[in-house]
Amino acid sequence: MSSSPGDDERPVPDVVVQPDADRLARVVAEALVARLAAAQAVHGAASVVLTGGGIGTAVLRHVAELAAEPVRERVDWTAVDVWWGDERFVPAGDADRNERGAREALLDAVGVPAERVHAMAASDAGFAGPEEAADRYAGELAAAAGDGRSLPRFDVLLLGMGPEGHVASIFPGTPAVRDERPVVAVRDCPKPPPTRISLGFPAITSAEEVWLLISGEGKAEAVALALGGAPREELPAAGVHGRRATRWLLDAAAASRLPAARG
Ligand SMILES: O=C(O)[C@H](O)[C@@H](O)[C@H](O)[C@H](O)COP(=O)(O)O
Repeated sequence: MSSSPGDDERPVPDVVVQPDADRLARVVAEALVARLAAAQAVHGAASVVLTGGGIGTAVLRHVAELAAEPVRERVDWTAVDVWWGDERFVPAGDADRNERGAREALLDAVGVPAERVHAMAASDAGFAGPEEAADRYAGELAAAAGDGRSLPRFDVLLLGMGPEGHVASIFPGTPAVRDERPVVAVRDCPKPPPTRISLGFPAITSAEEVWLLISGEGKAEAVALALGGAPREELPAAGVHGRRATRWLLDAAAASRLPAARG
């Protein structure tokens, strides 16, 4: 990974490769349950930042399955705060909302209390625009953090990655890659829908653990470039890390262009 001023403390990324996307989603679901249960054992509550995308949503479906069976680690879903890494600024209930996918895949089934589900605002929620909605989300994060801090503890922050290396709604070469606010409004997004809200780098890298969930040959080049130290302006995934751990959770196709030692 590249290092830049202030980045010296970033943990060495951990690269885990599973044979295929389904196995990857199952293994990540088991790891997520274990991590949230461990966080609850220490802190009494846990927090997770969700992502949209195919793998991210498949993980949530597997977590819902695990919640329905007796497993070693149990998560008390009434004591989990749920945040989002990004959201499409479209009306509530729109099929494009990451919130909707997460509710259908997991949240409705396990019964996370409404006050712990911190969805980013929908476009019909009464805000003047995504800028105002982003500021509101920053305010919600600060309120949860307390003590004058701007961000609460995130135990695990999940991210998908696009084939060009975008994470959350931080796309290569866009203003969001240089924005140092915890939450940013995104307009003219290269991938539709064009208007979004996203956590910025300072919020993402504040997480205890950042897990990148990546499958498919189409992501292989970006994975290799990011782990090879590409600049974050060109490949935003290269700029993300957790405080304590950064896990690149890949299927074999996504890992196919990494040097052999990593695979
Ligand atoms: O920005 C979006 O519109 C996408 O939803 C995106 O952020 C997605 O999470 C990644 O592209 C990974 O998606 P997959 O897991 O489906 O590959």
